[in-house]
Amino acid sequence: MNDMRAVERDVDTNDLKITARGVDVFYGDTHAIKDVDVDIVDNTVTAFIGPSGCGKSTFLRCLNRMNDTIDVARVEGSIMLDGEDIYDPKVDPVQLRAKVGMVFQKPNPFPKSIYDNVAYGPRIHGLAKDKAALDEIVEKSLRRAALWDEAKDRLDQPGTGLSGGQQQRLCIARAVATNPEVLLMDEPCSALDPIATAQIEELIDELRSRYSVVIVTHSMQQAARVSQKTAFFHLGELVEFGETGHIFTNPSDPRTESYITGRIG
Ligand SMILES: Nc1ncnc2c1ncn2[C@@H]1O[C@H](COP(=O)(O)OP(=O)(O)OP(=O)(O)O)[C@@H](O)[C@H]1O
Repeated sequence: MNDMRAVERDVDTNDLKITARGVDVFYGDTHAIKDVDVDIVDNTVTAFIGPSGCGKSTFLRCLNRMNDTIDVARVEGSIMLDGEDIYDPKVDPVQLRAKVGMVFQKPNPFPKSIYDNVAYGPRIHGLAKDKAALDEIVEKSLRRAALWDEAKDRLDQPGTGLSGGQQQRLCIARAVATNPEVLLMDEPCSALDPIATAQIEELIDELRSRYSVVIVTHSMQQAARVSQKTAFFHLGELVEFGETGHIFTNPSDPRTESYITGRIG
């Protein structure tokens, strides 16, 4: 494994948030992830890059047990969040997903008001003792997602009535409303125009002051712009993992170099 040390430029802390060791994922007979080790550092944006079908989304979904929802998927190996095994049978996946939130490719607000989209998680997890406390969480979450100014006068209107970029920020607000430790983002800008993409990228940079962010992206420019650490996957293997500047300017593995120079992918 290349450079697993978390002592890189632009990384504010060396605190490990997630430690994955020897992770394999199978979909029936398909071996989608092969013996992957990764350390995800706190307050850092980690980008997963690689050609289509290399396993980026599969590995991302391991980090909050979203693969549990796929019947044929089987995950082996160890994934620890703050030193606790997230695959321990005692762990409730619903609680885990409040701590490890997820934002998907296509903005997917619930068919509810903007307020209720953000209040949903805090309500089911009992995070607010009364309406005033819930109002406060909703406002704080919308502010953290850089949506408050645009949404504050229409909180009772449907989330689905927002623009695509606003909907994606609403989904980010919904994810941060449960006080997560980690935010997983699976190609969060792929359905957005360049302006909305730039807003989300700026937001990702702000979010890393509070959360550990892991983003799957097809855009190497985006990975270079938003991340401090980059993991390059190829055919289910983690080929190279290290400081983003290093991966893009001086990759150690010829497969990484071929991908970033456009020869594979
Ligand atoms: N639900 C599923 N059932 C069966 N096989 C799956 C499933 N999801 C993914 N796979 C297979 O697992 C492998 C990895 O897929 P995955 O979607 O993780 O790759 P990816 O790198 O995220 O691809 P892309 O960039 O195209 O989204 C592929 O061979 C894919 O066909």
